[in-house]
Amino acid sequence: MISVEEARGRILAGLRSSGTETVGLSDAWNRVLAAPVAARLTQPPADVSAMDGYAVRAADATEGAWLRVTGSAPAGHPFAGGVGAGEAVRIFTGGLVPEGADGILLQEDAEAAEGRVLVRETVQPGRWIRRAGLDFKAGETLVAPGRRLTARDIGLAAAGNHPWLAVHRRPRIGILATGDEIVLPGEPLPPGGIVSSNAHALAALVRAAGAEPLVLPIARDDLAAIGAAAEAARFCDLLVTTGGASVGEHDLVQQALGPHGFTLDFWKIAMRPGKPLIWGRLGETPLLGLPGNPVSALVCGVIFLWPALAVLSGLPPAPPPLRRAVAGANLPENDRREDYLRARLRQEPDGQWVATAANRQDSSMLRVLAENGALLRRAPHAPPLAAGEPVEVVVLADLGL
Ligand SMILES: Nc1nc2c(c(=O)[nH]1)N[C@H]1C(S)=C(S)[C@@H](COP(=O)(O)OP(=O)(O)OC[C@H]3O[C@@H](n4cnc5c(N)ncnc54)[C@H](O)[C@@H]3O)O[C@H]1N2
Ligand code: MOO
Repeated sequence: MISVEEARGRILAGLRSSGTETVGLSDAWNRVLAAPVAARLTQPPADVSAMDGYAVRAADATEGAWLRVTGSAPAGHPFAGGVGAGEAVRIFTGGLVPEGADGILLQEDAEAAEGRVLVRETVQPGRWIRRAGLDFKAGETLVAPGRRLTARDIGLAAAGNHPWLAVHRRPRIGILATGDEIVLPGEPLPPGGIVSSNAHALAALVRAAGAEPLVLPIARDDLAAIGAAAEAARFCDLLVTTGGASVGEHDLVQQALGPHGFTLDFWKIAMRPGKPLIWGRLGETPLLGLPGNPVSALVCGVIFLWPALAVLSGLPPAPPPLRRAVAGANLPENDRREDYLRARLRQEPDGQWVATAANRQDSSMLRVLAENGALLRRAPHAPPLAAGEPVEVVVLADLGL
């Protein structure tokens, strides 16, 4: 059995971005940028006023002085002339500061009369003027590639005059649930049957990671059915299977896929839940075989599939983020498998996060997983740990899960 870290390293090393495409700004949110976005203009393009008021020469605009108002400069309508000695030009937020002016007299600090304005508060030179290029200059890089685009990035790219952006393609992930006993939610159940929750939970995880799930029809526990279903997945950037990963004679995934060009990289890892993880390639298509137990499938989804989706999406390889907390209760010594305990997270008044592992950790218990928002990591062979000692947790909400 290999370690979690080695398994993740081997998985991520075998993946690359699914390619790039060009999308309009309205489709760019949450996509990973594939090429730098450089400003196509300078912002602001010239000196502009930050306030409504009067563009003036600061030297003239002292308290008690009267200035002659010679024109107006609303945003988008520059004043053709300049501001001479003893003059003022009415200006509005975003309006271009006319030649000769070096300060803005705020409307609130002025008293307008017919063709004139009285200065009630002395104007400081440069005050309330946004200099040309204050935000950015033409040619500067606004957004660097390899970044998942936020609403802020999209606003910035738009301001830089980019209607289109080059982004990484959304990876398409085939999800294949296997097993004679499983049926789709809502279908009649055979005796001993179980509703397939894995494909749906994994599809939601795939979506949360910004990729596109393709849920394939359930494959029965027979070689031909699994093989045929896998053939349908050749168009995917990654095929995820659940179930049939273990050692029972009905656990057929590897056996069924062999004749379809499956080559194994590794099988079985030192992790709980999730021991019988499979990683290999079905022809060109990478294949991640997750265990059938619902909690194992989803926890392995967090620890391996999540980072794999990031790499396929054009992000750098990285483990899921771990946060620091303290244990809410004593924990026993761990064995050789890295453990991910379902744990409840709460915050103390002083801000400290406390993670308390659930009493029941059976890998079939979806409700325990749904009710506990964190996975508490226990390193292989970790010694017993007392309540209050530091622990590391994956906070599922951090991943949108
Ligand atoms: N003798 C051994 N038995 C088992 C071992 C072992 O090492 N030696 N490993 C155990 C571990 S750990 C796990 S995890 C499971 C995983 O086995 P499989 O991946 O082969 O999963 P199945 O046997 O197909 O199913 C296990 C369990 O999960 C249910 N299941 C399957 N698919 C779904 C689905 N889509 N939605 C919901 N539930 C599903 C299935 O009905 C079974 O109850 O093996 C242990 N055994
Ligand atoms: O690893 Mo299994 O996933 O313990 O139930």
